[in-house]
Amino acid sequence: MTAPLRPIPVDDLTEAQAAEELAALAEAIETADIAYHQNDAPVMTDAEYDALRRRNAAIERRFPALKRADSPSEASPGAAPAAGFAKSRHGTPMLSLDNAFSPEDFAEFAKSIRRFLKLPPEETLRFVAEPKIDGLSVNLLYENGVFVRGATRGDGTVGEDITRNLETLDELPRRLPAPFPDSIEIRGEVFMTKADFLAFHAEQTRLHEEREQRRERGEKVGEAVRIPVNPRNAAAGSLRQLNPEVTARRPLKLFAYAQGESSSPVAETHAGYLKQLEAWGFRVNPLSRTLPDETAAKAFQAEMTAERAGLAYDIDGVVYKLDRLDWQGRLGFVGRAPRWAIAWKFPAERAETVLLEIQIQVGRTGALTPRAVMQPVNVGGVMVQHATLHNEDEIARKDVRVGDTVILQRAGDVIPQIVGVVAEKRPPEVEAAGPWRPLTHCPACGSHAVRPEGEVVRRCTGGLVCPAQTVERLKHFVSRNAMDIEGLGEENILRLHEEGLVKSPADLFRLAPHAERMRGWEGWGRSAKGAAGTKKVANLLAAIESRRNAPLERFIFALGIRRIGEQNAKLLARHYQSFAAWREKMVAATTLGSEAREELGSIQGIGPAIATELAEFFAERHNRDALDDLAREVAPADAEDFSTNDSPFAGKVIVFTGTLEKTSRDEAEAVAERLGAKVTKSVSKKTDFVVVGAEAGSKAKKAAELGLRTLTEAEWRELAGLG
Ligand SMILES: NC(=O)c1ccc[n+]([C@@H]2O[C@H](COP(=O)([O-])OP(=O)(O)OC[C@H]3O[C@@H](n4cnc5c(N)ncnc54)[C@H](O)[C@@H]3O)[C@@H](O)[C@H]2O)c1
Ligand SMILES: [Zn+2]
Repeated sequence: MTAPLRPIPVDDLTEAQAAEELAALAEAIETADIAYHQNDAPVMTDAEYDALRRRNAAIERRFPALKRADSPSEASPGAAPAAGFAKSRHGTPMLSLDNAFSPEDFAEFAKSIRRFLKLPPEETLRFVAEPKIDGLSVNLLYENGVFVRGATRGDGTVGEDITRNLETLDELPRRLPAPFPDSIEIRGEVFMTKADFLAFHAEQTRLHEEREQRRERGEKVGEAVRIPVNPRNAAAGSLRQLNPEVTARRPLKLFAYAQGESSSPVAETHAGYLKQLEAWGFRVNPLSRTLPDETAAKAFQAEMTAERAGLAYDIDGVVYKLDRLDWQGRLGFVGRAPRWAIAWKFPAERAETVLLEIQIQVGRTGALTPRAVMQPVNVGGVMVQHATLHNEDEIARKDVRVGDTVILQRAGDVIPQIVGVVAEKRPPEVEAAGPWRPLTHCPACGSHAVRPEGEVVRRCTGGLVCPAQTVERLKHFVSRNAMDIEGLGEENILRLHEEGLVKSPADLFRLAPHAERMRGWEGWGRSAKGAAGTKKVANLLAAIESRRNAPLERFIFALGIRRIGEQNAKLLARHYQSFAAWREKMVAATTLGSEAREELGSIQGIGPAIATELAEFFAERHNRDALDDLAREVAPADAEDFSTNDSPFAGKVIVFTGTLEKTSRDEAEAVAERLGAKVTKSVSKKTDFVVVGAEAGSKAKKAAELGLRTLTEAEWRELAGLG
């Protein structure tokens, strides 16, 4: 089975590749966490997410020295509370769970418990096994037996206060019958059943379609309608509502299964604690079972795997918890998870559906990638409609054709993916039509699409004339981490491109003479009724003007050369210092074996493969022309030389948190990097400085806990020489 990006096996990674990938993984995981936990809008499937985490862990195991200050394996689970909710601090942290995927993983888990507790072999380990419901965990605080506050997990330390929303749940006891501790936190999972989810999904889809139709007719439409992708997502979106009346209309259920802080102990074993929960009126999953010893886990896992499909709700595995609470206490936590519990996840799920279309997408660098569009189908609780087909070889190998019934899989490595075709279900006309044929021309510009010898990817040769590439290139050029031109979103770029004013990045800097015309466009200077209005055009031109001297590293990154991400752009800028020097050396480096080529390939972190990529870019006449054209308009600021830097931040790891008053966070981070610091997103033991702005949240707290050096904005400005 092929992975989407054909990743290099961890054992074959060079150190530079590993560092680059760890950086990319940290960013991808953080983005996914925020999308999933904070916005209830996941950007990937769980299995894809789990695969990223596993890969990150594997790379860190092989290169422990490369572990980043903001490593996802150290970061707190979840994401900070979303704006709009009051914050609620948990009495004890709400953590994640480590995963097992095989009997070997489970055996290793049990062994590690024995090692840690130094237990003799004859001592048995009793576990409580509970189905792992795919919902949203909540923390419920009872004082003197009365429900007083409820919160989401948030970042594990501070969650969102959703008391009012939780009060709408029928299954939440408002009062506990005595006896009870004066104060106790009870934890459980809020979820939606599969049937309720499907009905809710259908209803939201209908509302969405109605809204789209109204919009097409030019009628007023209200807020966007969220279509949930799975029951967990639906439960989270329903519970995390600013308006509890919306929550009240949603069919949410609750199973209780864990304890947080308690003013006095409730039980001696986890099984005893679950009994107490039932006595208090909570629903405890009836499938939960106490296993006499660790060897019983395998059979229970098999039993649940078999029962899974028939259950009323989605489960994604089984949680095994050590029964003895005194042992749990001794084992404690490591990183983001307890040592005394593990989530043994189920393997991938499969489903059949019909392939409706093979779409070809044109990427920013001209790569044509096939994508399958299928009749929507539920695969393991997720509605799936698209799958990557990776490349044309794979389509050929599996002989996938439009009209075929295909087998979809969500698995640990790549998800969702098409595993194969159900041959018996192929209609005769599909059989007669023959195998799928790759496009010979780019669907966006009609240029020839070619596949170079030895490569798997077909590319559009249209370069700068291909609209798919042009618009994508422009979007990338102006984006926040590139030239950072404000006010140039996708819509505006499309307009400028359609009107023929901007075909290349250089054209952006030649817009001033067209200001009058732009002001004539609806929404730009003129309202729908024809009245002159906003200062949009003036602001946009000013924003563009202000970036003519953007730093060289941003400029290099903005060009969108393959494999030249921010990090590599920075390395190049630091090495060559000025735009003129860089350009001259790059042109010289197009000659294989030249001194310039050797120099390029020997820059720490660049290496021969990336050198080749750069050389190919500069070998293309039209790329050089476009670059020179651009150079007539901009004068990138020289990079600074860090080797002689005596700033207190040189070589230090720095984190910014909270709102800065005098500059934007981006600007401050750029300054820190110019002073030779490494800027990371999360606080850890490796952090040297934490700059704490207004309304700083958990990071400031963590910094204090770790005893790190914190700076106010004023102190930071002073030390950075900003006055
Ligand atoms: N698709 C994405 O982009 C994305 C992003 C982030 C996280 N995720 C998914 O979220 C999960 C990781 O999140 P996580 O850190 O919460 O870990 P986890 O879901 O693997 O384990 C912890 C959670 O399990 C739940 N749980 C259910 N039944 C339980 C029981 N009986 N006892 C204890 N806990 C129980 C609780 O909500 C708890 O918070 C993974 O499944 C991951 O794939 C997906
Ligand atoms: Zn094209």
